[in-house]
Amino acid sequence: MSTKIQIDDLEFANRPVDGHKGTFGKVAVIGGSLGMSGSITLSATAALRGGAGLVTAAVPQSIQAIVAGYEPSYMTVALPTDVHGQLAAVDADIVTELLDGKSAVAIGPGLGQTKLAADLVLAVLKQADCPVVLDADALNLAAEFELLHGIPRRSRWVITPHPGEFARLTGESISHVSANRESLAERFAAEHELTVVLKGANTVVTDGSRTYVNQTGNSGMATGGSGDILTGLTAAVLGQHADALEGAILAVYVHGIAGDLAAEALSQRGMIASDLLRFLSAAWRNLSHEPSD
Ligand SMILES: NC(=O)C1=CN([C@@H]2O[C@H](COP(=O)(O)OP(=O)(O)OC[C@H]3O[C@@H](n4cnc5c(N)ncnc54)[C@H](OP(=O)(O)O)[C@@H]3O)[C@@H](O)[C@H]2O)[C@@H](O)CC1
Ligand SMILES: Nc1ncnc2c1ncn2[C@@H]1O[C@H](COP(=O)(O)OP(=O)(O)O)[C@@H](O)[C@H]1O
Ligand SMILES: [Mg+2]
Repeated sequence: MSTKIQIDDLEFANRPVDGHKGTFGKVAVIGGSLGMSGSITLSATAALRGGAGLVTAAVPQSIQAIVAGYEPSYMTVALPTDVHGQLAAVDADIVTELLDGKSAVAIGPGLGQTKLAADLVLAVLKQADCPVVLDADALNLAAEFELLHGIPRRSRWVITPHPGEFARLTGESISHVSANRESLAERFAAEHELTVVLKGANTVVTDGSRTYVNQTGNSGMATGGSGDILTGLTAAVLGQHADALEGAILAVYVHGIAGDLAAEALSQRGMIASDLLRFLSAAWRNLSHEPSD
């Protein structure tokens, strides 16, 4: 039986007045592919809007210029590609350099599901000594290649599946997942010793012993890319916050507020994922303990 957490139970530190960009975390987001450059672009921008001091998007070389062209405030690193522009084998040295000094990393949006992508996910999981957010194709690959077993430091991992991805991870049907969201998320988190963010209306966040059910957000967020934004936002918060569960809860809560503010201004029908980026600033201001931040 898990303890239920309310948002008011959590305490979130204000940003130190003398903080510099190193104080607020160096975040890497890894993913993207030809045709899915948007996913990782949204994640990287969301990491910036989540307050990270420095953000680097590591993407296949074939889409680097597209990703870099969207937003000048983050950096980009090229991952090797084959002649077709698809992800090639990524040397351990590249992963080591990418993870060096990072306070959080997110991997998966738009990454694709090749064996070489699985090798990259595994290398990141093995090498990272910072919090890791696993989403989208990183989760699909984790399901296919059983990547969530046997690697230490899993308590610093946050997985952010939607019900389809969670069904792949658990081997259950989507309808069974949808009918048993809390209990299945709690069981998976406890078994794998990590934090699960099971997305959808009333997102469940749990480490297996403590569980939060989110009340913010709306079905206007059921639009491609909304989850990619949560991925980058969660990495940014984890890069500034010690506890995986509490950081994930804050990210989910604020993401939903941004969605509610976007819906209020633009309508649920009319809003799109990139609108969430613009409303994240107002969402942070909305947190009562950060009146002037
Ligand atoms: N701009 C870009 O570049 C974008 C790129 N993207 C990238 O695309 C890649 C594929 O990711 P994806 O999520 O689109 O496909 P996939 O994993 O097959 O999931 C679909 C399955 O899950 C189910 N399902 C989902 N939610 C559910 C719910 N709440 N409740 C219940 N069921 C739910 C859904 O159900 P159905 O629709 O069949 O009812 C279906 O069965 C990935 O790399 C991602 O990062 C996207 O991020 C978009 C923007
Ligand atoms: N009806 C809803 N109510 C609240 N939030 C929702 C609703 N539908 C989707 N969302 C949120 O939108 C995001 C969708 O994530 P995901 O399915 O991974 O999208 P994508 O992969 O296209 O970015 C999740 O954070 C989810 O909780
Ligand atoms: Mg997604």
